[in-house]
Amino acid sequence: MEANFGHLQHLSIRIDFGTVVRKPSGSVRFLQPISDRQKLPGLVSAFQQPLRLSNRCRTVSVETSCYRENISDLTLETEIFHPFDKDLLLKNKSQEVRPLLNGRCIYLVGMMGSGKTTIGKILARELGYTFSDSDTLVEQDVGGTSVADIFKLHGEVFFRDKETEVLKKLSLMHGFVISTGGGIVVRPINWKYMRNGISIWLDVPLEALAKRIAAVGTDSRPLLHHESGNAYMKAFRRLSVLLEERGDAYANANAKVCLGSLADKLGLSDVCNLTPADIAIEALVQIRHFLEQKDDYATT
Ligand SMILES: Nc1ncnc2c1ncn2[C@@H]1O[C@H](COP(=O)(O)OP(=O)(O)O)[C@@H](O)[C@H]1O
Ligand SMILES: O=C(O)C1=C[C@@H](OP(=O)(O)O)[C@@H](O)[C@H](O)C1
Repeated sequence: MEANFGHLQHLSIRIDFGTVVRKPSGSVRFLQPISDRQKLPGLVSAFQQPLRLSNRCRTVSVETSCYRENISDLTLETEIFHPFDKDLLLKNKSQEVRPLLNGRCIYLVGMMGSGKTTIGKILARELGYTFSDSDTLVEQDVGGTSVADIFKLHGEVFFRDKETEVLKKLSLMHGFVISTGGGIVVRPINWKYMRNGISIWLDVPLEALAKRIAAVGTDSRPLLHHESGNAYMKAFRRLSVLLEERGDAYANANAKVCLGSLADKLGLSDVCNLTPADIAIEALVQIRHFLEQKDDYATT
């Protein structure tokens, strides 16, 4: 679709270029009057004036060309990614999000291998939350029996019932980041419990999922056991079927981190180059956007 660019806005902002090693990129977010706050993907090009550095910052003029009517009290907010300041960015983003959460739990949903545990632990650490894993809680409920053995001894329906029981208990908690089992999205009742918190979907391409699972093996994932072929193909085939069966269930989440889009935004050619910190930062950004829109909605 042909972009409809209107008048140019010349804005001055301060960006710390001390550590940026590549052309800054990001997206421009115009804080409109409450009723119309949205992220506006615009053409952002930062012209670094050859100015003297002072306390590691350099004032630049940023030219955006995007069409907006009656831009009034325009506040420019950019998300410039500082490759070496990821820890700082993580801290900044978690400090922004924490008060908005107001103790609500965060539920990570996504296919097996999407990074729910890995990213969940980072989010819990940064937010000062407790990390929990629904699979682990199910195993504890069944006397320490592994998920694989629960499937073998009691069957999947028994496992799903236990999963819902665990989620019901978690829905009464505060201050938890929960890595959920990949199939939790299938039962509508589970969404009822997760609605007490914020759910975020880690949307990872199948190829990357299969690669990750092939690297760690499928022993702990009983739904991937019954396939022939090498580890990658076995995982890829089974994950494809599961994703097909689950259809749009994951899209019920309140927020989403699409690794493909994130890689594009960061100028990376492959999602495998995204670090857990990159993904955790984006998760915090998306959670914040959801909460701000939700609060706007609540106050309009
Ligand atoms: N961003 C990432 N880049 C590379 N490997 C990852 C990334 N996130 C997770 N992994 C790896 O993928 C595998 C599955 O991650 P995990 O967090 O256990 O996923 P889940 O809890 O969704 O099943 C683990 O071996 C983990 O180290
Ligand atoms: O996708 C699924 O149905 C499952 C995913 C697993 O959790 P992970 O997503 O942590 O692998 C575990 O709950 C069980 O093997 C079923």
